Amino acid sequence: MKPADAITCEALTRRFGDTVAVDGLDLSVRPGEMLALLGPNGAGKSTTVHMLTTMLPPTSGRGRVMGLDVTRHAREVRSLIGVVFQEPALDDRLTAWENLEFHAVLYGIAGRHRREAIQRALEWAELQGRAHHLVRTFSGGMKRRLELARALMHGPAVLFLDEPTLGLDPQGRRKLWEQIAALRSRGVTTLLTTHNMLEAEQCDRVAIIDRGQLLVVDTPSALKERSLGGPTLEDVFLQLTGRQLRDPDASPREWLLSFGRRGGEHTR
Ligand SMILES: Nc1ncnc2c1ncn2[C@@H]1O[C@H](COP(=O)(O)OP(=O)(O)OP(=O)(O)O)[C@@H](O)[C@H]1O
Repeated sequence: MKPADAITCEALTRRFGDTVAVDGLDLSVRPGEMLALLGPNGAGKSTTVHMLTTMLPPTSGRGRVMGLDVTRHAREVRSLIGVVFQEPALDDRLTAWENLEFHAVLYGIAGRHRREAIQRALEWAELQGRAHHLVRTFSGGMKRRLELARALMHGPAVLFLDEPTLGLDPQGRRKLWEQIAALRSRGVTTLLTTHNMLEAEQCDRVAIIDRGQLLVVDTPSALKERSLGGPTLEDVFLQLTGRQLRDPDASPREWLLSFGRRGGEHTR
């Protein structure tokens, strides 16, 4: 491991019975870097994120965040990271303020600092006017902005975003993406998973994985220069991972529903 890396996977592996979801993954993310993890459905992206965020123990290999082993130093790692999972994790029955307050209490942000941190988060998410409204009444985009603001409240050095713009309309996606991209100026290291090639192209580097293994990692322009299958990042992605659907059991109806949930993005 290079000590300067903010995130490292060393032969990181996770099995579920006979399924090898992540298979000896070697990957590192440099401090301040924004790295996109791309891969077809079932490639092992979420499982990788779950291991690196201490939610799931690796079967073998090692994950580190800021040099700390995610299994042996789970508590310290949690204090250093912010996470937005694929599944929404806000409490719909609480207001935006209450959701943020709960997070502040969990992270030991006390007294005057707590109030300020909540106000800053609401401002950042552009939700000041909705502070005391129930989250249940929010649009998908508002919820995602609130989740991201919450993940940033305790000043994490490293951020994990699992398909952050999933299911958002183009307006919501653009707004959230502007905020994610702006995190670079704060020096936050970000690892994000996405199926959106335009988002991936705006990251410093792109790692493409399939069947739990790393296929390639490079800058978007270097990947496109390889002209694998065509000039776009999607061409490169399809050339490396194939055109076969990865959920063959899915009926056309399920596939359409999944397509809709993903905001109608053409990803394969
Ligand atoms: N809790 C689990 N139990 C059993 N198998 C699992 C579990 N979680 C993931 N898997 C399997 O591990 C593999 C990788 O899944 P994972 O969710 O990490 O993929 P992904 O790249 O995030 O996919 P998607 O793009 O669809 O979100 C898949 O074959 C999946 O079915």
